[in-house]
Formats: sequence, C-alpha cells, structure tokens
Amino acid sequence: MAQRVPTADTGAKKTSRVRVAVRLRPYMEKEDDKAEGPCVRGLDSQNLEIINWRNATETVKYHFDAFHDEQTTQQGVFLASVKPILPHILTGQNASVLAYGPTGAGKTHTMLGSRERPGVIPRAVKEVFNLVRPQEEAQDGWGCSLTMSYLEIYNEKVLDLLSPSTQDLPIREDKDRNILIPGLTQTPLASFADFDQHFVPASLNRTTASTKLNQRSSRSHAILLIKVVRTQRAPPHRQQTGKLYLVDLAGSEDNRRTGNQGLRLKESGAINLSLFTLSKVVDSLNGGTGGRVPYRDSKLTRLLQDSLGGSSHSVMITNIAPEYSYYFDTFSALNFAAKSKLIVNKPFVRETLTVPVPQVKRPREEAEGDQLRKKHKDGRKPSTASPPAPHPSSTSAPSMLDRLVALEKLMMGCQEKDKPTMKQSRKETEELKERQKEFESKSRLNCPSGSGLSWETSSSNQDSLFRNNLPPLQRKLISGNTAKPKKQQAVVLPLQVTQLQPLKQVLVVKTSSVCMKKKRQQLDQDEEPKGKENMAPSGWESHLDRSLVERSKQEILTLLNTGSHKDLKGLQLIGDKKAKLILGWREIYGSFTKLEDLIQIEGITEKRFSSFMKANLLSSIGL
Ligand SMILES: Nc1ncnc2c1ncn2[C@@H]1O[C@H](COP(=O)(O)OP(=O)(O)OP(=O)(O)O)[C@@H](O)[C@H]1O
Repeated sequence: MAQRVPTADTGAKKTSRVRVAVRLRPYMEKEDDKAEGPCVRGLDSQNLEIINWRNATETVKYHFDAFHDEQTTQQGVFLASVKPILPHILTGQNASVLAYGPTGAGKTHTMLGSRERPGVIPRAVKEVFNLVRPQEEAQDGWGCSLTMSYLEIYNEKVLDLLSPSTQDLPIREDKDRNILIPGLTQTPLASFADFDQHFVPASLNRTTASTKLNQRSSRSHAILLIKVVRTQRAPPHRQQTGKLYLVDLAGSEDNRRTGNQGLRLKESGAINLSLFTLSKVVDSLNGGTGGRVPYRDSKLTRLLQDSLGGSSHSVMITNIAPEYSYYFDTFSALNFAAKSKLIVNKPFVRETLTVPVPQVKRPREEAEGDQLRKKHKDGRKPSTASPPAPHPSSTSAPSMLDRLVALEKLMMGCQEKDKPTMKQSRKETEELKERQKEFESKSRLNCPSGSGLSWETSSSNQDSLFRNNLPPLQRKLISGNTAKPKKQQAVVLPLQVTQLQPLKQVLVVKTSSVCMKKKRQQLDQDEEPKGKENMAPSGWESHLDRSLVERSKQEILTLLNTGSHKDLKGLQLIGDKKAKLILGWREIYGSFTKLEDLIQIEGITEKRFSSFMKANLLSSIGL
C-alpha cells in the first residue's frame, strides 16, 4: 500500500514553502469608466505598491517571491514561477499551481491562455512530457506512465469534466492521507497531442457565465490533475506516484459590483465561501489561528489538502487588476497572498510496493463511483439579490469602510476568533488611535514580520507617486495640492461593535416563568411560518407584541453584523460552523442588509431560516 517515506536524497524531512507570485494584468480602459487610472503598480521583480485607502498620498508596499508586471509574457510567468517545481513530480512528490484573484483579473488567461498565447497548463504538461522522455529512454529499470483527470467544483459539487454526465463525486482520504476521488476519470496520456485532444473539449464543459465584470466568468474552481507513476519493472516493483495539480480558481467576487442575482448570486456565495475557507486554511497553516486546519470545511480545501501545507511544492499566482474599480478586490487579494507566503510544506516521496498488473482503463475506485454517481442529484436553487455597490474609490461609504477596516485588521493578524473582551477592545482601540496618529503624521510603519507588507508615506517623493506613467491617478492624488489625507473622517475604529450588549440582555422581558412556558407551548403549536419572515407577522408571531418583535429582529440583525464568533454561537441554531460561515460572509460582502440574507449562507434553507427566526425571537423575549 501507499506509504509516506522521507525524500529519497537525504532521508531527512525537508521543507518547502509555498511560493507566492503576483501577476498584474494590463490596464484596460473599458474597466475604468471614471478614468481614474491604475491604483497599483510594480516596483521591481518582487515588489509592488498600492494606494493606501486611508490616505491617498501613501502607498502600501508588498514583497513577494515574484512579481510579474503587465509586460510579462506567458512564457515569462511559466519559466520564473512554474517550471522550477515540476521535476518534483518525477520523484514521487506533489506539485501544484493555483491561480487566485478577483474575477476578471486574469486567472484563466494565466492558466489556460489562448492558442496564440498558451498559459501555464499547456506549457506545464509539455514540460512534464519533456521530463519523462529521458527517464523512459534511460533503461534504468523503471517505467513511467501519465494520466490526466480534470474536474470542477461548482456550487460545492465535484464534477468530472472528462465525463460531464456524472454527478457530484465523493472525496475520500486513504489511511496514508492521500486524497482520492472514487469515480473520477483518469485518462492515460501518451503524448502532448493526446492531452490536447482530451483537454480542449473538456474545458468547454466548465461552468462559465457572463457577469457584469467578465463576459465569460468562471463560475467554478477547475482542477487539472496530472499523475506521473514510475514503476520498477523488476521485483519488488516499487512504485512512485507524483501528482501535479493545476488549479484555476473561480474569481473572488464582490456581488455589489458584479450585480449578481439569483443563480449567479448563489454560485458566487459558494465560490466566496470556499475561497474564504481557503484563506482560513492558509491562516491556520501559517500558525495564525492554531489548532485544526479546516481542510474539511469546503470541497476545494479538502481536495487541495495535499497541495497546501502537505506534501506539495506549491506556487500561488495571485492575479490582480490595476484599475481603481478593482481596488478593494486587489487589496484583499494581496493580503490573502501575503499570508500565503508563509506556508511551509513538508515534502515527502509517495512510494508503494505493488505487483505489476495489466493496464486497466479506469481504476477500481471508478466502478464504485459509477454507482455513487447515480445516487446524486443536482439541487441548484436561485436566491435573492444584494444591494448595489458603492464605488470602491468612495471609501467614505460606511460599508466599504467597515470592510476595509476589517481587512486591515485581518492583515495585521487580528483575527475574528480573537475578538477581544471589553478590556482588550479598549486597549486595541487605544492602539488603533495611536496608529491613526502615526498615519496622520505620515511616519514610516512596519507591519508584523512576515506579513510581506509595509506602509510608506509618499510625501517625500510625491512627484514619483505613480505620476510618470499614470496621469489619471496623479490627478486624483495631487489635485488641490492635496498633501493632506483624503477624508480623514472616514476612518472608523472597528472595535466599538464588540461593546454591544448581548442580545438576550437587551430583550429580556419580565414575565412569570409559568406564563412563559404556556405561551411557548401555544406558540410551538402554531404552524411554521412560510416564505419571508420579515414581511407580515406569521401565525406564531402574531401572538407577540409587534414592536417587540421588530426590535428583536433589529437586534438579531445587529448581532449578525457585529457579533464575534462566540456571540454568533450564542444564537439559537447557530453552531461553530455556521458562525464561521457568517463571519466569512461578512468579511466578503460586508453587512447583512436584512435577515433573509442568511439564506445565502450554505446550509441555511428557507425552512431552517424560519426555525432560526422563531427560536431566536422566542428566546430573545425570554420564552
Ligand atoms: N496578462 C494579460 N494580458 C492580456 N490580457 C489579459 C491578461 N490577463 C487577463 N487578460 C484579459 O482580461 C480578461 C479577463 O481575464 P480572465 O478571463 O483570464 O479573468 P479571470 O480572472 O479568469 O476571471 P473569472 O474569475 O471571472 O473567470 C480577458 O479578456 C483576458 O484575455
């Protein structure tokens, strides 16, 4: 059976961290209807800077393993960031390349490219064949075989792109922690032409749709798996399996900007939540959150378990767009990438002892999958719309501010799980005030080590701040001789929210416990409300004082928007996972505008939402 053994060359455990590259796509005028110009630019082959949202005369600088500017060719990206990790898969190790970033920032261009400008995927597969060929000719007693699998994760379903009629496939882990997908097609490859022949039509099976931001937006995470199996021809028939994952992640999306509604909104909820889990996994691997790594919280992270923090040599290519209209997305993508930089992997060789068996077309696990496939049915369901977005540059809009402040908190390593006690809150508030003063005096600040980030005032070199090549931004920054920070009143200290009174304390009513018990029994007998909870009073609700109910609802909404993980878990029917999903939703979308938005959270159906409302309203008024 498959077993983990140390890397062959030294016998000792070696570590290999995730390399992080950032690729800036060329500026596109059509993406910039306000003609504001770019808000981000490269400095050299490893550094870039973005305008500081708190103070437009400053920039935030980031350092990465590689920075590919808008001039970098597909070949350039491949040679610098991908090619070096490929040889590992011929020694029984895993390698992976992930393209991450906002929708429309160039992930598919980077991974797939076009016939004229092929991207990472075709180049990497060609290179694997180049690496395998000399090994086959070497007559060293080992044979080599290649297979490809291609799947997408769409709405948390694993779909086989090489066999599009299949339904949601299961993800399994064997006792050696190898991730398996029973039923997934594995197509043997003899040449690159073979790959091309299977890959191109399969790519057309990927779920894409038009959104306001990208005409052909990928609505799923696409994962191409190339497996290289080396087998010793003579006994003991040792076998080494190396896997290469090439992942084109779906875009991280702000639905206020995409204008997504209905099915698109539901899809994007699944996309964003899996990306949120991915960022939690990254955090956890970085030691930021400690404890269990939440691989199992999404299909994506479960599948990538042996690519991130496991046995893999990984490269994350974060794609960003330069236009100001992408500001928030770019900022958040850069912070995500800066965290990823710290992951350390522990490579090992996968080696198995097997007796040779005749080549079979599909593995045993596939037959199992055939049966499973029949059982699964797709359950896509439309959902409700989100309000339109404020323009990202108008950072005075409160929701945008909240999100930027929250992001900055994340960036500084202050996680939601650490949401402080009142004492801590005050201390942190003081610290933030101090920091704000420092910002205002434009002193130089360094972020916590390893964040890959530093703040820099541009007052000394204001002329150089994007001026030479970016006239629109220069206009924005320098107009009115503005050395003074933009809209300082826009700075909101984020911690006041934690000082809210707990919901129950606010809503408690003085009634005798006997009366309450009776009332509760009566209410329980009333039918479950159907449809929208917040519109007309439902059967059981009509027994309650309307103004009290309205107030309770408002308090629940406030708690959903401001409560810590612990506060959220204090709500009826909200457990650990749901609380995390709510926090994730908030980080991505900002606030819940109405209670019904909860239905957009994975696992909260309309029925569950009704139960949630009933349980929490009754509990809040002490019934
Ligand atoms: N480096 C680049 N050079 C030239 N054009 C690019 C580059 N990167 C992206 N583009 C173009 O920008 C547009 C959006 O890119 P792409 O579809 O790859 O984005 P994406 O991040 O994959 O979006 P989504 O997540 O919505 O699928 C495409 O028209 C693409 O050709």
